[in-house]
Amino acid sequence: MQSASDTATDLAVKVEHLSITYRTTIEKNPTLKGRLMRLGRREKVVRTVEAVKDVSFSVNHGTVLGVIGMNGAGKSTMLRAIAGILPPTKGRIEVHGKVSTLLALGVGFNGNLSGRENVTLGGLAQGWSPDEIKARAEEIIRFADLEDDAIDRPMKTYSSGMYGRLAFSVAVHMDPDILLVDEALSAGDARFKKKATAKMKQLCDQARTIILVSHGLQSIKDMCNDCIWLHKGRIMERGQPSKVIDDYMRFLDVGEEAFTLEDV
Ligand SMILES: Nc1ncnc2c1ncn2[C@@H]1O[C@H](COP(=O)(O)OP(=O)(O)OP(=O)(O)O)[C@@H](O)[C@H]1O
Repeated sequence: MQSASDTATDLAVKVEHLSITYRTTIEKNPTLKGRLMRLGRREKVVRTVEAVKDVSFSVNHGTVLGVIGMNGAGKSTMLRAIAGILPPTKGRIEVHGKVSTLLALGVGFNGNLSGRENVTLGGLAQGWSPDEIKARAEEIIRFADLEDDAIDRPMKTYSSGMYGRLAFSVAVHMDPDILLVDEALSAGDARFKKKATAKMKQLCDQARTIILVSHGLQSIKDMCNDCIWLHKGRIMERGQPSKVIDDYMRFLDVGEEAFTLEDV
């Protein structure tokens, strides 16, 4: 999907032969009987999962790339690797620009601190000056539009929607060149989703790059100008969102065996 006009300066993200394997140690026979029979010794086996297999693609600035695929396809794993949270087992990732992430898991908020305190900490981590923090925190808080005095309550008292709204607001106000979003809008209500979509459109009008992992196929159609369908860790198809989504839905309807990629 690289066009002839691609230049190094256009390039936002380049993923080359990326593979990610998880290794987890599990107990061989976790039942009480099994354990007693081995007199308390716990035999461990190592289970490996190849979550992403030899994936290569690149994305230019100004692209809104949707990533779709079934549960367990490797979408979140790939996004976490691009965010620099997971090291590649094989391959390499180039990222050109300032990245801001909005991930379903592992958003760096401290539940014992209030929303306002978390926003301030986020600003400090970004290296903002106290004046900048003051001005931007107001903007972030206004955008999140939490009820009443919620912003001054510990975040552990937030509903998942409130948490998601503040996380989204922080991520988009970090002035990212590249915004990585993983299902983060699923918790927000319809009104906030509309506002968040408008904000993401605004970022992409400023030639920022967005990679959006979602099961919300309509949102991908509405927002993205490029799409990757991952299946069992591999890229099944890449191209126009409407075409990729149609093929993916056909695949879901007919099942893996009956599906042919001839016309993909
Ligand atoms: N921390 C982990 N340790 C071991 N295996 C993992 C871990 N995280 C994910 N996996 C496995 O890697 C594979 C890909 O998972 P991943 O979360 O990337 O899929 P996904 O496409 O984002 O799925 P979903 O749509 O359900 O969010 C799955 O088989 C999953 O069980």
